[in-house]
Amino acid sequence: MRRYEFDACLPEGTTQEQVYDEVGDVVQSALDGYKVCVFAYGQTGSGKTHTMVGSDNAPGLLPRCARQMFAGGDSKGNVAVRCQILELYQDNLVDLLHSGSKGSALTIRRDASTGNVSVENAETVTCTDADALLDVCKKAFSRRATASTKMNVESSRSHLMLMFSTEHVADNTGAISKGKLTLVDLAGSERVKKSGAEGKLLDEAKAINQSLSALGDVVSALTKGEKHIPYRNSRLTQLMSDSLGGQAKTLMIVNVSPLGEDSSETKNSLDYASRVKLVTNDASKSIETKTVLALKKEVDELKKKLSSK
Ligand SMILES: Nc1ncnc2c1ncn2[C@@H]1O[C@H](COP(=O)(O)OP(=O)(O)OP(=O)(O)O)[C@@H](O)[C@H]1O
Repeated sequence: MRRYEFDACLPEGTTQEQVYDEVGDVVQSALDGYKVCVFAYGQTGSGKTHTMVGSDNAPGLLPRCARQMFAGGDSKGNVAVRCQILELYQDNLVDLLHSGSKGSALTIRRDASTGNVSVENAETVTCTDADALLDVCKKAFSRRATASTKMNVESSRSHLMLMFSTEHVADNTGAISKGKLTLVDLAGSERVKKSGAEGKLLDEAKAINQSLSALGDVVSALTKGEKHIPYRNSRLTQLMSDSLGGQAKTLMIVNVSPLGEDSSETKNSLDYASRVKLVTNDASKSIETKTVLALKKEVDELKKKLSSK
């Protein structure tokens, strides 16, 4: 018998609403200017997509977070959300919001002022209400199916990244909080030996294991307080680099199977989660008050004047 300690344990029969009750505070944090990430980890079929996205009958975290983002939470004001939705298959990025033929190369960049990671040349759609945002996600998911068919891949073999950069202007003060909510549905974590994968399936499994072990290495370096954190070892960790360690709030959901025959996968997932739990972040938020905004404007004008001389 092994004991694990986590912040919450949601047993069989937990409703989608109860899951959101545990997790939903992340939305307010993003609106307050924090970088927040929720990611689901676990073996294939354990319910990651059900938890993160859900269905029309049982909406998961995505639709609930989307509604809450525009409901304003405790702090009323105007909210705009810039969305990028990507799939990572064998360390290749696929832009799920780009409907045309192949565009310019997708490059992962970190914004120097906000620290936000985004993907250069990926389609970015700005939404100002929940229905628009959920429509965008729906389109992305239908493209995921098409892209998957073209690449001859099942969606469960790829990581799904939903990146929402939030800009919240508070009604009373006019202060602008720039946050980010990232939802990640990771590819299934099952072991190659057990699934007996060969050929393309083996390549896929290797790529998944590589990216998940790169994620584990980043977590391990963070927990040991190492100077060098190997974010650049995989695109997955590059994309999640603004959410792991540093100033972000990160929430991991581990989906596990109750079946006895899956016990070794369950143990692996729980061991992995125990390592992740050791990471301590030092969350900080990004708010630009009216004064800061006015000063920034003044600096920009002075810079312009200087360069025109
Ligand atoms: N708590 C639950 N209640 C009802 N149905 C569930 C629940 N969890 C998962 N399911 C169902 O089980 C099936 C597998 O779940 P899901 O696709 O979410 O797994 P997954 O972990 O995302 O798998 P993969 O890694 O292959 O993408 C789906 O049909 C899903 O609707």
